[in-house]
Amino acid sequence: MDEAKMDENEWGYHGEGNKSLVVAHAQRCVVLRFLKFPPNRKKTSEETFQHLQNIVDFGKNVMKEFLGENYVHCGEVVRLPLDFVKQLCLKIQSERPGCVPCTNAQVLYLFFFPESRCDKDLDTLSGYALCLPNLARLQTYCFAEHRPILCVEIKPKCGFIPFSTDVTHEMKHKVCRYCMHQHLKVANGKWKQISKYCPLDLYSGNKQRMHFALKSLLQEAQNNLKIFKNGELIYGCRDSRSPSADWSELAHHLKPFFFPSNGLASGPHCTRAVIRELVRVITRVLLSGSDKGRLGALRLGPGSRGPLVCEASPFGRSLHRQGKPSLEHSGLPKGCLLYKTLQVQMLDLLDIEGLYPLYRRVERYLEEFPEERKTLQIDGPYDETFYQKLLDLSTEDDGTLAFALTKVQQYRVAMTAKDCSIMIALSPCLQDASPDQRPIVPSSRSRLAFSVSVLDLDLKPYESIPHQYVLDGKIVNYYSKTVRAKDAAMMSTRFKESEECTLVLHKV
Ligand SMILES: O=P(O)(O)O[C@@H]1[C@@H](OP(=O)(O)O)[C@H](OP(=O)(O)O)[C@H](O)[C@H](OP(=O)(O)O)[C@H]1OP(=O)(O)O
Ligand SMILES: Nc1ncnc2c1ncn2[C@@H]1O[C@H](COP(=O)(O)OP(=O)(O)OP(=O)(O)O)[C@@H](O)[C@H]1O
Repeated sequence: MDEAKMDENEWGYHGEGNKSLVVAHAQRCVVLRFLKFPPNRKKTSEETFQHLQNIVDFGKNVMKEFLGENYVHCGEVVRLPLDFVKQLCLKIQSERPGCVPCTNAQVLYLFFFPESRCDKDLDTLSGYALCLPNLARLQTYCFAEHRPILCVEIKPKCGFIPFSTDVTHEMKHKVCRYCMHQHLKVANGKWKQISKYCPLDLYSGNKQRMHFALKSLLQEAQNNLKIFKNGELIYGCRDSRSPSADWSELAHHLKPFFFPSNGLASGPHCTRAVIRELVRVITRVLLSGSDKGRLGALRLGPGSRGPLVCEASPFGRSLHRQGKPSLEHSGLPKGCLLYKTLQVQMLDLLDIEGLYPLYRRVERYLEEFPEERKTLQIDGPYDETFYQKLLDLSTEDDGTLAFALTKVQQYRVAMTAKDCSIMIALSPCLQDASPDQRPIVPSSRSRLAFSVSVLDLDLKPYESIPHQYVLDGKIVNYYSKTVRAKDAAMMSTRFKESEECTLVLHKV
């Protein structure tokens, strides 16, 4: 990329999260990722550069090691002309969904007010951004130019139920955090309705359960599923006001990839057949992979797993009703990205309840010796030394600062893996085309070349731990309250019914 010849008209808004905003190049398969900060926490250029460099280093030295070379794209920090950044910001402002702009050119900051992102400013002051491959498009240019490209982005969230003995709420041993959190999110108005998706179904490795999980995501995408066609978002929920899922429109987009094998070209049967095919292909892709990471070093023992089925998942509940509570666990193939991601998530060995007192121990030490923050590598550098310390899986607390620090850093890495997204890019290849290095998945219409990548691998900040602790309590308490209220309502209905019954008997 020639930084000196940047033209804002060649870039378009692509997407954003809580911490960053991404623009994509119209022709080339690259994106620029800019940081966003709360208004009261503006950083200097040097700090922004360091923040971005830390993201790159963490990807290279830690996540690549754990997840494997092929899945992780670290990108590089680039310095852009400030004028380009300013113009780009003005341009994309109108392309951002649901944003009311409020510009103040004097301070070179743009304030956006998207529904749930209104507390963040886009960094236009430093001129630094991350340049990454556009994962919504395959990275082979011959495909990118001539063939339609479909990209499915999944944010799977935490795929296990805590196994730590430090957990005090019984509910946390039965229901996964995602399913519990759903109730709080709906109550807070973040989403309209509770999703049937449960991460434990997706991570089960059991095809039936994975199909159910993916269909549930398609019904209620929230921020866990997005679908792009040729780099454009065609399916996904932006906020609680987004219209509900339109499967027939989605099926229309998908037909070039998955023509229904039943021969129907339109109508609800065709829609269902196309969606089924999408789900089948995505499951196959998710179970594929032979990329070797250094996860061997991380393998957790058989005792370090909680229940394999979440009691709140409709799939789990139906198994329970059928008297098959402990479904045969097919497990994930060890080379696939879901397996590797789950292993990293399980670096959260103690759960936030066990971790929080250790965080407090580190905090007390830092209060006494603030200058030690650097030596402890709280804010980096995320180098080989940092990585090596993560491999110590002991849970015996010897009361030392070193033990507490290792668990804190492992927890931050685990939280990162619990919040990352998986990008699957698919593109049809000709029957006679000699396959390049890319793996192929057969579909009803043609063979599809695919790539799987992981994104949003920014290490979660040390400072977020108290927030996690408080949030955990809120999620569990709210869920327990809701479940108790439901049980009480059911009991009272039954009680009423039995009262009525008694009255009838009296009359007789
Ligand atoms: O705590 P959670 O599980 O709600 O996760 C947050 C995400 O909410 P979600 O539950 O996926 O809707 C949240 O997603 P949204 O921005 O709400 O789409 C962020 O990813 C947040 O991470 P960060 O603070 O931006 O680094 C996430 O916070 P972390 O907990 O990962 O720090
Ligand atoms: N390399 C990439 N290629 C294509 N699209 C990308 C890439 N990186 C990010 N995106 C898109 O931009 C969106 C926002 O990026 P990202 O998830 O990194 O933001 P974030 O602010 O860190 O998210 P969060 O709210 O989870 O903290 C993603 O959901 C994805 O759709």
